[in-house]
Amino acid sequence: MIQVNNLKKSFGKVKAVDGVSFNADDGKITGLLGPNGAGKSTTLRMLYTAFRPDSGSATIDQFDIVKHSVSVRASIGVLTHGAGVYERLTARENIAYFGELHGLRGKALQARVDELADLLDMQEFIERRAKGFSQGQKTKVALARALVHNPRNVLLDEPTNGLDVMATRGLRQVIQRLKQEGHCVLFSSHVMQEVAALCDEIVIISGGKVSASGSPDQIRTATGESNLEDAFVKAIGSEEGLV
Ligand SMILES: Nc1ncnc2c1ncn2[C@@H]1O[C@H](COP(=O)(O)OP(=O)(O)OP(=O)(O)O)[C@@H](O)[C@H]1O
Repeated sequence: MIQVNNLKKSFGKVKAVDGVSFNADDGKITGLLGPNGAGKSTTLRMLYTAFRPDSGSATIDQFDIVKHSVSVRASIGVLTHGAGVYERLTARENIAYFGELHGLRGKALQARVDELADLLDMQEFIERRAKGFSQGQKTKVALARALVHNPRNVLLDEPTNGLDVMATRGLRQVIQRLKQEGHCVLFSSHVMQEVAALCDEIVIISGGKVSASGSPDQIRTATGESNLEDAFVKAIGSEEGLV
């Protein structure tokens, strides 16, 4: 479970995140939705302890992201924005390496890699070196790496970037399965349809602030729009993010 309370982060004069608060519960999919530059990645980066907030606080499974950063890192799996993979290693080695960092070994580790390869449809390239992988193949490796230790909380920054239709469907199934298993899933996207198709809760971010949040129904009611697309446009004040 993730609880975020009035987080702020500036870069010079740019207020990237300007007082963001929300909760992301276990067994639910929460989407951070907003246009380019809204502050989604910066929010996620603070949650996965890459950036220290200027002020405000957040906890993941009751662990404070600043005071208990080691425990936070152990309880999350992260797909970072434009995640890189080690090009000299095969897909399997990339995933197994992260598994080892999380204490997995031997047959249990290889079985977990095989399970993820099945889930994400990676059999065709699992034994290939990552050099030359397509963006979608890299994303799948990075996603499998994020999930290898079966983390309770899963943070995904623009996970469908570079994925084709089939891979996007596969990713949605993975996310739904994580939800059914009781994980807390938080992902960012600038595509409203993607968030609407998957999320129980939506946090709309614009200019570093939360402009609306709640279930799709609650957001429709709060904005006075019957259609989620219109509600989103109203909340962020532009048509960015609609496809
Ligand atoms: N390391 C940094 N140094 C300077 N400015 C930054 C840095 N990281 C983010 N910013 C700025 O903070 C603002 C929010 O950026 P952020 O990456 O959080 O947005 P985003 O919602 O994830 O956007 P996108 O959908 O384009 O990835 C932007 O104006 C961005 O230029």
